[in-house]
Amino acid sequence: MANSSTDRHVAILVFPFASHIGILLSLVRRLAAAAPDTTFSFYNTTNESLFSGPNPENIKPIPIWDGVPDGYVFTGNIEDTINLFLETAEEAFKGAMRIAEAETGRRIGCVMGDAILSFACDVAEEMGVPWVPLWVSGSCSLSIHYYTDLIRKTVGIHDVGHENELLKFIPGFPELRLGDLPGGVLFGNLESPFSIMLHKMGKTLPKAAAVLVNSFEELEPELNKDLNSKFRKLLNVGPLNLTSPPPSPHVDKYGCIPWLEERKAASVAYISFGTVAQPTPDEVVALAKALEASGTPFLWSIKDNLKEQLPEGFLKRTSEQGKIVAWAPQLQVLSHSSTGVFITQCGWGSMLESIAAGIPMIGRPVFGDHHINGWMMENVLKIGVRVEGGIFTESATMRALELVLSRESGKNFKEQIGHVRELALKAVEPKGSSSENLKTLLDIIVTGQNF
Ligand SMILES: COc1cc(-c2[o+]c3cc(O)cc([O-])c3cc2O[C@@H]2O[C@H](CO)[C@H](O)[C@H](O)[C@H]2O)ccc1O
Ligand SMILES: O=c1ccn([C@@H]2O[C@H](COP(=O)(O)OP(=O)(O)O)[C@@H](O)[C@H]2O)c(=O)[nH]1
Repeated sequence: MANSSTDRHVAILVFPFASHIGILLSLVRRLAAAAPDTTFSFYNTTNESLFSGPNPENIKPIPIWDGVPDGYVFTGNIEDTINLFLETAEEAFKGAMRIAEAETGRRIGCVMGDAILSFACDVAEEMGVPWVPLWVSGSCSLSIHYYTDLIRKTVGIHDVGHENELLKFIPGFPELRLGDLPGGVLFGNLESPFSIMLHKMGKTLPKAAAVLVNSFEELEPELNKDLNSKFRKLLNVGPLNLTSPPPSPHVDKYGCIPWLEERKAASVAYISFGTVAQPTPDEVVALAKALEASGTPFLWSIKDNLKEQLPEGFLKRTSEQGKIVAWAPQLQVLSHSSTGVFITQCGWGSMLESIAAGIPMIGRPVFGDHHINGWMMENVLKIGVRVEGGIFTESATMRALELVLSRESGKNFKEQIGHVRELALKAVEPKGSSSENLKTLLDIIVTGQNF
């Protein structure tokens, strides 16, 4: 028997890595504000920084074990840490959910969370409640995970040598290189807990009451039309950086905005690779040389360990041309009038932020969904280019900077991303597609209707 709408309790299962946490919390903040009588228990391995700022009182942080045994020596490979987490996650979440029900006195009436945690479907079924997963990336990568078995059966599983073959039988993908598929589908370690979890997710999604996507319907219409016919309900509720912006803008610890104020309009290359991905040391050198040789003003968010890889004397020679920081207020930087291009690893969150700001991209995909995101950016949306050859070299990077910042092509990219930006802004207006989908979502999780 579901709880009444006045004492509803929704469990939020977090995949506690990279920007997945913040994206899910931004959606939950939006839902909690719209449903103040509903409790949202938020299960995460650590909540300190996330809950330091203002949060609705009906979001209850619940700690769970990260799966790392005492004395474990970290390998430095985040996927190893992810696999440790995934191996114990189901039991950890189940135990924490029982505690949350006891502490709140409310039975859980809906299980939401990161779609990667596909075991949540079984947990929800055991509890007799709906499962509502959120895919933090776009419908492009989601579709590939849904069709993984068909792709493997049709193409065969390969290690290397087939990257340039074209996939032509998935709806919404006219011509996709096998090499642009997300890791763990045909290439990479298919037997890792992470890859197995993504594969299971693709097969389990049709059992969800609704599948949420951090995108907007108008961005990937063909893909959404196909997935809508495969899932009970597909709800694009993003871009979450627009429908559910962070409660307070990032602090500009390193003075990025005052530095941008001194630059010419649309002249600066902003560079960031997200919170996990890193270019190789050779690519850091090549990118630095291209920036210096081209004279492009740059704002570069780079982890300290990589800063040491910069060419000898680069920082001194470019002290008037560029600024290097360990962290940038990315939303504010992309929205600044001096920013002209975003050099990115093609993380979905960053791409959506670039679209919302109307800034063309130069992509250098690194892992996971980056390749298919970059393919979308360059070939479907036409709002930027990927660096030729897939890795930064001085010459390829200079050509990409020329293409986007100075030629007629640069004006075309700017105009095109302006159109896509308008679609995003329209989707999050009160009667926009994402706003309407958020209302449907509230019906499902709060009143237990509409599914
Ligand atoms: C969101 O769509 C994805 C993501 C990934 C994916 O996600 C991911 C998230 C993290 O917070 C840390 C990661 O390391 C990570 C990795 C990842 O893809 C895997 O990357 C591995 C290399 O680190 C390897 O390439 C593996 O085969 C990938 O699955 C994956 C697929 C998506 O659609
Ligand atoms: O200097 C930085 C670098 C990254 N980000 C934020 O970190 C997130 C990175 O997400 P992305 O999708 O690029 O990749 P991930 O970190 O999940 O791999 C985005 O929201 C960025 O706005 C930021 O605010 N400042």
